[in-house]
Amino acid sequence: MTTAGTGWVVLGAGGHARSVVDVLERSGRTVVAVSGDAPGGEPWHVDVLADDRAAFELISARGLHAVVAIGSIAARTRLVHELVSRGLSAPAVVAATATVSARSVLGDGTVVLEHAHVGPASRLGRAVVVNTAAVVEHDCSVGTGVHVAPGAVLLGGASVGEGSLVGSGARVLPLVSVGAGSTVGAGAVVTRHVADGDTVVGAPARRPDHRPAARVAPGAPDSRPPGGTA
Ligand SMILES: CC(=O)SCCNC(=O)CCNC(=O)[C@H](O)C(C)(C)COP(=O)(O)OP(=O)(O)OC[C@H]1O[C@@H](n2cnc3c(N)ncnc32)[C@H](O)[C@@H]1OP(=O)(O)O
Repeated sequence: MTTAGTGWVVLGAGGHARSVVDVLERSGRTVVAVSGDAPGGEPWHVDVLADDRAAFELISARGLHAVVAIGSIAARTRLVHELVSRGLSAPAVVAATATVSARSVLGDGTVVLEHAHVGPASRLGRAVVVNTAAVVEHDCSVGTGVHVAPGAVLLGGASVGEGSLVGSGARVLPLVSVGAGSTVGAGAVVTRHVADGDTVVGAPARRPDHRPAARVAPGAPDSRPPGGTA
């Protein structure tokens, strides 16, 4: 994490970007610009750069910090990797109201939004989103790009593989693992292992009726349906 008062560029200009800009400003940081297509609605109060290239140029030229605030797991992960590989600053961002254990590890480009919690001995990879009021309990493992949606809970020792979505309000029970590129539906209660690329819903969580077993290879996480956006 960095000192408040240093300028930030937010890559993304959609709904998730609005939440992340709010997090930065509420914790005293200055947002210089957002980038990308801004959907309709409330106009931005900061500069809107045309695209990611313009954002990279501004970040490099002025030595600013960057945060990627794009709902698409694949796009978010790719941009965080690119920022880091170019040696640009993309530290984890933690909201003022979030609680994050000093004995947890957050990867570059990970964001922890308002009222969320990350417990001790948990390890979160790059480009993870712990969304509003979500909980990652102690001893969890959370892979690169994972989105723990608002109000979702990973209980002690749970793990979620790279590129997965844990939908809003879902619970993953202690020590249970969710594979890579998987989707846990909103409100699900995951009681046993979820295979890579699978989708599960309900309590206890099961594959939706009539849906075949996953054929999605891990590493292709964005082949999932809408709902993974933040
Ligand atoms: C700030 C933010 O807003 S972050 C947003 C984070 N996003 C979320 O939390 C959304 C998570 N997404 C979901 O829960 C989605 O419903 C998904 C991904 C599980 C399923 O989406 P789709 O693949 O489009 O499935 P679809 O809507 O066709 O439903 C398939 C079946 O599953 C059922 N189903 C879908 N979602 C759920 C759910 N969460 N719980 C229980 N049943 C569900 C449907 O009713 C349907 O059943 P039917 O075949 O008997 O009619």
